[in-house]
Amino acid sequence: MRVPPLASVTVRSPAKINLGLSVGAPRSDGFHPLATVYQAVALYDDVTATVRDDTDITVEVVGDFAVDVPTDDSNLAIRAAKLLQTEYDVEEGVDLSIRKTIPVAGGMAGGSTDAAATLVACNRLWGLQLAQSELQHVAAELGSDVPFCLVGHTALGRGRGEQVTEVMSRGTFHWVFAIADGGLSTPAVYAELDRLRPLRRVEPPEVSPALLSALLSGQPAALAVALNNDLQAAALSLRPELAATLQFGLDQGALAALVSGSGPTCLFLAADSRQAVDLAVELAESSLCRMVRQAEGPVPGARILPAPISR
Ligand SMILES: C[C@](O)(CO)[C@H](O)COP(=O)(O)OP(=O)(O)OC[C@H]1O[C@@H](n2ccc(N)nc2=O)[C@H](O)[C@@H]1O
Ligand SMILES: Nc1ncnc2c1ncn2[C@@H]1O[C@H](COP(=O)(O)OP(=O)(O)OP(=O)(O)O)[C@@H](O)[C@H]1O
Repeated sequence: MRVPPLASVTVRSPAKINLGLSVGAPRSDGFHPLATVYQAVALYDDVTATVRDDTDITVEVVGDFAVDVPTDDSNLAIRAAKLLQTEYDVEEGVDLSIRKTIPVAGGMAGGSTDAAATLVACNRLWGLQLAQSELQHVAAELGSDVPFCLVGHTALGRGRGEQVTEVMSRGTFHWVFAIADGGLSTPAVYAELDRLRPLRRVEPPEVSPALLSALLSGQPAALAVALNNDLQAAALSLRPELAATLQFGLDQGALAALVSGSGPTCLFLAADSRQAVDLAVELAESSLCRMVRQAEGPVPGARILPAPISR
């Protein structure tokens, strides 16, 4: 069945955090094997895709972190649209507009989620009707975090992170994010981890059973003691001042404090939404970070927003 053509589609796509990130020794292709538990949180970028009457692909970026995002062919949203266009012989182009709320190079998969949003938007705009499994395949070519951003919720990531399977999680968790000035390069953080630990002693990556059972229980206190990020030491080595941010959150009563993915964003688990508000206020009043955000998780992955009702 054909879908009716649309002039424009907007897709909302979430940031991710890693509740557990176990990193093995580098593979021969340079990537590290992972056992990670992702969670999608309610901090979103919106990508609007609008039809063009030629085959060009363009991007504009607006919002909180727009100045930090490239608008040339290195933009992950452009790369996603181009890959889909090439792989499926699409003879149409697209204008992309990204409303950016997720910190750039912050360890929250902002670029990856824009790529995931673009795949969903172009799939609809160009009437490709690709199944989720086909989109997952294209997503994996774009980056290790992109397949998770398509599915969202809570999921296990294996391989280099691109092989995702859903994980059962009960209830809603309340997170606070301390967004640092400047970003950290993901390859630099992996390289720092390799520098810090003797490779012959590195165990294969493993998912923590305590983390999986904490998620099933829905208890924030159980989750707090099961959180883990093997990249944290490397991020702290590159940005030692993050240790003070983590400690400040704990001193204010956060159940747990952790570097988000490759950093430098720090995340804090609160007992409930009220404590999250209090913690966010304290962090915002400290001079320890550029910006503070609060968000719940888990939430779904990249989703088409309903079109606004025209009058
Ligand atoms: C840190 C995480 O965000 C945790 O989910 C991801 O592992 C990073 O995922 P990503 O940003 O999508 O990374 P990619 O774009 O696939 O790879 C960027 C670079 O990060 C390093 N990289 C990434 C993933 C991985 N499993 N091992 C790596 O060593 C490699 O140097 C790679 O060239
Ligand atoms: N659409 C995009 N949004 C943000 N950054 C982008 C985008 N496209 C390309 N980039 C480039 O990618 C780099 C990494 O940005 P991103 O925000 O994805 O990092 P990250 O959140 O640390 O990634 P991850 O958590 O997946 O490792 C940026 O420094 C920027 O130059």
